This record gives sequence, C-alpha cells and structure tokens, in this order.
Amino acid sequence: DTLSCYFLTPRRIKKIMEKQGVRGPKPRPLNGNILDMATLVAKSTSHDMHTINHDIVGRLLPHYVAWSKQYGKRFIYWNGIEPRMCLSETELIKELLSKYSTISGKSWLQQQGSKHFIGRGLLMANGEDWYHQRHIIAPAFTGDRLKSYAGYMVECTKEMLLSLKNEIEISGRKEFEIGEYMTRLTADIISRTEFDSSYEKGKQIFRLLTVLQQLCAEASRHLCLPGSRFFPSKYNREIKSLKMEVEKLLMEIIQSRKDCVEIGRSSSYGNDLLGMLLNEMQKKRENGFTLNLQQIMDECKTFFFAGHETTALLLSWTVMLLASNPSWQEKVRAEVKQVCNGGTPSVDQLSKLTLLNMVINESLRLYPPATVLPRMAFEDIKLGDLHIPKGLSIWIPVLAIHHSEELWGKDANEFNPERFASKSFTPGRFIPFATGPRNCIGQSFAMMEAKIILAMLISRFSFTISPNYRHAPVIVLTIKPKYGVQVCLTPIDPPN
Ligand code: HEM
Repeated sequence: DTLSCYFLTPRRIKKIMEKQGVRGPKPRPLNGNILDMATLVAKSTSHDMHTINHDIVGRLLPHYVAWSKQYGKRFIYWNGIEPRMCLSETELIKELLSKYSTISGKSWLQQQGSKHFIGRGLLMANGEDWYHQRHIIAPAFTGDRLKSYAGYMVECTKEMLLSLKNEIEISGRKEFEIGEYMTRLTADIISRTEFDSSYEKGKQIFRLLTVLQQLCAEASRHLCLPGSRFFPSKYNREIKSLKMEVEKLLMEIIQSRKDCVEIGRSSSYGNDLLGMLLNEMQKKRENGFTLNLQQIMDECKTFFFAGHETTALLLSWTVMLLASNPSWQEKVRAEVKQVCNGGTPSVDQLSKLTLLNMVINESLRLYPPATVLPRMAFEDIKLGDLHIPKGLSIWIPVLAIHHSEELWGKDANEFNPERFASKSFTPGRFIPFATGPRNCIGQSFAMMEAKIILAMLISRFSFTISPNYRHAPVIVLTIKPKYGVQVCLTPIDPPN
C-alpha cells in the first residue's frame, strides 16, 4: 500500500499542488532538491557561531528560510523522487496530527533507511499495525508503571555523579564534555528499564546498536541513488552481520525468560519493558492480534533508539543553557533545595519543580532534538482549505515554528523560561514531542528522567561554560552540539 504511493506519478502530485497555489524550487532529475539543500547547509554550518546565541534557524534550515521567503508558508520541494510539502501553519498541523494518525505515517524511503536498524517497531509502523502496537505498549508508559522507573533513574544518576566526583578528586580535572556523560547515562537508564535483570547483556546489545545506527545513517545517504541498496557493498555486509549479532543476543534474553516461565520458576516474564511485551504476546493471542518475536525485537531496538539519544541531547543543551545563564542556574538550584530538602527527588516532588520544568521546556523550544516531523498521506486528505493527494509527504519544520517571531514574539531567539510560566498559549506552536495520537509515547518518561537527572546534578555541582566550548549546533537527524558541551564543574559540599 505504501509502495503504491510511489507509483503515482510525482508530476501529478506537483500539478495538483500547483493548482492550489503551492509551488517550490525546480527539482533536478533523480536527485530533486537534495543537492541544493546540502550545498546551503554546508555553507551555513561551515563556521562556528560567534557568540552563544540561539538564532539558529538560518544556520540549520537555510533552505527553509530561502524557500519560505520565496514561495510562502507552504511550499513543495523534492527529496530525490519523493515530493515533500513543508507546512508551518499551526492550525493545519494540529488538524493533521490529531485527526489523521492512521491514514498518514512514515514513508517508504524512511522505512527503508531504518529497516536493518529498528525495523517496523512503533516508530516506523503504519496504519493498523501501528495502531495495535501503540495500544499494547502504551500502558508501559503511564501511571504506576511509569513511576516505577524513577528508582532506576535515581540509581543510574547517582553512579554518574559519583564517577564525576571521583574524577575531579583523583585527577583534579575540572572540565568535562557533559554530552558524553549524558549519553552514557540515558543509555544505562533505558537498558535498566528495558532489561532490568539482564542489564549487563542489555548494555552489550546497545553498544552494538550504536554502531549499527551509525552504519545505517551512512548507508541511507546513498539510498537516493536508485538501485544502490541492492549492491552487496561493505556497508550492507557489515550492517547485516551486526544486525544478526544484536538479534542473537536479544533472542538469548527472550529465550531464557520463556524457559523460566515454562519450567514454572516464575509466573511472569518480568516487570521491565521486555517482560511486559512478552506478557502481552501471550495475552493478545485470544483477540486475534499477536506480537511475534521479530516485532518484540524491533520494539526493543526502537525504544533504545528513540529513548536515549533524544533525552541525552535535551540534557546536554539544558546544561549548556544553565551554564551560560548563571542566574537561572541559581534559581533552579534554590528550588530543588527547597522542594527536595537535600535528598534525592521523589516522583511526587517532581511536579513541584516548576522553574526546572520551565527551563526544560525552554530548552526543548530552542533546541528541539527532533527538528522536523514527517508524515506521508496514504489517502487523499482534506486539510483546511488544502487537498493533500495520496503520496505527498508533509514535513513540519518544528525548529522553525519554535523560533517564529510571529508565534513567540520579538524575543523568540532569547532564552527566557519565564514565557512558560503562564499556561495559556496558542496550542500547536510548542511540539517537541509532536501531538495527537501519534505523539511521543515516551514523553512523560523523558520529562521524568530529565527532571531527576538535572535536579540531582544541579544540587551536587555548580557549572560554568568552558572557554573551550564552541557553539556550533548541527543537524544529524537530531540537533547536536558539533564539538560537545564543555563545562567546568565545581562540587557543592553537602550540608554538614
Ligand atoms: C527529550 C526526549 C524525546 C523527544 C524530544 C522525543 C520526541 C519524539 C517525537 C517528536 C516523536 C514523533 C516522531 C514522529 O512521529 O515522526 C516521538 C515518537 C516516539 N518516541 Fe520520543 N522523544 C523523546 C524521548 C523518548 C523516550 C524516552 C522514549 C522511550 C523510552 C521515546 C519513544 C518514542 C517512540 C516509541 C515513538 C514513536 C511513537 C509512535 O509513532 O506511536 N521517546 N518522540
């Protein structure tokens, strides 16, 4: 079904959109506007930024800036042979994301790019398949089950803070690239929540997945050349063998849990994410929809991918923002001290950390880890006054919406958490986790994790931005600090 979208001649889509006044840059044969985009981005990101400022849309999405100026808020461009319409009107975005979650989804090109990595897990699934998976998995991310992960988060954070403190005491080092620590920490947390008792093996799987992710990202750069993915290149061979290695380890964990249940040593597959998926695999058999082992493995990989890098980036950017805004750092530290009373934060205390919450939101606004949201229409869709033909991909430029002066006012590019103090603002303009039925399933998980880690970090250390930090945000799937975030840490002595 998805494939059939590609048989619709792109020319027809172009004509339908032109009739509605949606135009864009002229595509080149096969490659569309890919080269134009690459050239503009290479130029705009060839230098670091001169100061730590957040006016980054022109740097990161120069093609968006140029084309929206020339063709208006809606324009169409070509990612190779895939036509994409950029949509930045908040009303229409809200309508698309809330009403059409099963008849729009991930395009074949996107699925192809991640086939050997996360397969058809929740993030890449479409239609009915997506709907069933979402309903099976959703309970793992709400209510008491969600709260039960807080303990793991606190434990892993304690270990990281201790290793930082030891490093300072032993080597006298003060400067740290905090991104490295955050990446390791969020990977530890997701390994524990996913594989609790098989934690060590889980970590091994995730090390392999990190390599696999890099290889797949490189290989998908060549995807736009027709036929290239059929060549048994070095990439393809390496990708296949890594994939097999990861799946073999995953199967070992799954099999040992099944054995325990079958010989009666335990009555359930476990309380971690994997256990929950296996329990569901048994339960859902009666009502017709089943999760098979391949899907469970794809899901395990999906949670690792979707759940750790995004959160690590949120944390790194927030530390950068707090390090370069000492007055907010002090305010948040005082709040944590008052709410948590010197102890580790409990789930109930987290909702009282209002200032920290505002800072995290402001960080997600300025540096949204997921910079664009893609949705392909699998059927004709009516969106406001627009007729969207089947086969058209819609791209929502989250980063540009978050920085729009029209939506946020003259200080749109300034760090000002105060703007999140009032709860009433136009819906649809703040969408770091998307919105509607297909929003981020891990949103509450990520927010809980970020608050716990930042609250614990800020009460143990004060930090300033290092003179070695180079402000150079780049987009490689997500928004990353090109050279990391170097901060100088000073331990804060605990009272008495
Ligand atoms: C700051 C951290 C995070 C950000 C900014 C973020 C952002 C997003 C966004 C924008 C989407 C929608 C993507 C799309 O449909 O194209 C998404 C989906 C998803 N996220 Fe997150 N995410 C974060 C953390 C997490 C965590 C911690 C988990 C899991 C533990 C997670 C799991 C997922 C999954 C499985 C989906 C696919 C949901 C579906 O299609 O039904 N995310 N996330």
